[in-house]
Amino acid sequence: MAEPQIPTVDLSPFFSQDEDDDGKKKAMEIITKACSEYGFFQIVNHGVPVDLLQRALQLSSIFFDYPSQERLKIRAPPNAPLPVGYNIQPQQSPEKNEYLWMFPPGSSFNVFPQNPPSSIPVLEDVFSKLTKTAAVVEGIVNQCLGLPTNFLREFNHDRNWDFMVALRYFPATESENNGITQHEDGNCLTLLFQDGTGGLQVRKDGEWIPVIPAKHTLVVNLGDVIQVLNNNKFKSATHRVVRPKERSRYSFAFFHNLKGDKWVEPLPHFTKDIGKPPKYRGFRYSEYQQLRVRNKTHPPSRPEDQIGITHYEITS
Ligand SMILES: O=C(O)CCC(=O)C(=O)O
Ligand SMILES: [Fe+2]
Repeated sequence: MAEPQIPTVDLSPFFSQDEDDDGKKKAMEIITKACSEYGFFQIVNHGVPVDLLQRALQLSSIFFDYPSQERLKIRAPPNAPLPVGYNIQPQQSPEKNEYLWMFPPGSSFNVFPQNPPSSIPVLEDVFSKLTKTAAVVEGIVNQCLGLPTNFLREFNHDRNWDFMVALRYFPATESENNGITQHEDGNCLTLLFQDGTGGLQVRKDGEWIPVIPAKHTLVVNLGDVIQVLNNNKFKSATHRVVRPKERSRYSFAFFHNLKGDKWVEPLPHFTKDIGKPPKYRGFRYSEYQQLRVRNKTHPPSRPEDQIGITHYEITS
């Protein structure tokens, strides 16, 4: 039997000038099924030029090869709300990666590698293009959920809190291969692109399914905010990275996020209006985000002690 694969969706009907209602309908059917079953899908013809994505991966591999004292100079200013700039996982962490974290272009908190000189414009261009694609995907998810037109766009209108992370995973050793421990993303939705190494896996029905790298695709996964709003109709899927041997792996994750002051709770559309009890208590997003950042900056020694969305689950 063929290995299960994450569904792939052609988004060209959403980017083209021509009306293609059939194409849109077909894409939305695949996305609705993928979001209910996997919480993950891949998109092609997504509006971000493939050579730009490749260029960003190339630049990040150059940057992560800088001598470590150079990399360590790229640190967040003390008042930054998140650890932007370069970070490496603490020695005791089960996660074996290093990363460069950035806010939207123009943010005063951003700190970038100065070399190669094209790094800043390329990273900013990738950020801007992924921001646009994420808005299109959010609009599609909004429709797939049957929410009023533009509901998610209006709920999540402030783009200043999005962030992007360039990651490098070290090659696996004989004794361990964890890259990122299994987790769900805490935000609204994530767009991801990866080099050809492989290692990203999604949990479905108790099995780990590999997300096979493909140059033209962006991987999309929904985060906890969407899962809470729709009371578990669409999933925030569990995923992890297993490091391959002998080579580093490079990827970029773009987090379409939410402003910290937003209150997040299951919407009446998925609870009261259809006679279903809420599965989560409401929370201020900033509180959850702080708990999540602590997972990263002060990882607990037992991965199961990481804070996730079950923290707010109503268990009766
Ligand atoms: O690097 C990847 O493929 C996954 C990254 C990820 O899951 C994350 O940063 O939340
Ligand atoms: Fe993730």
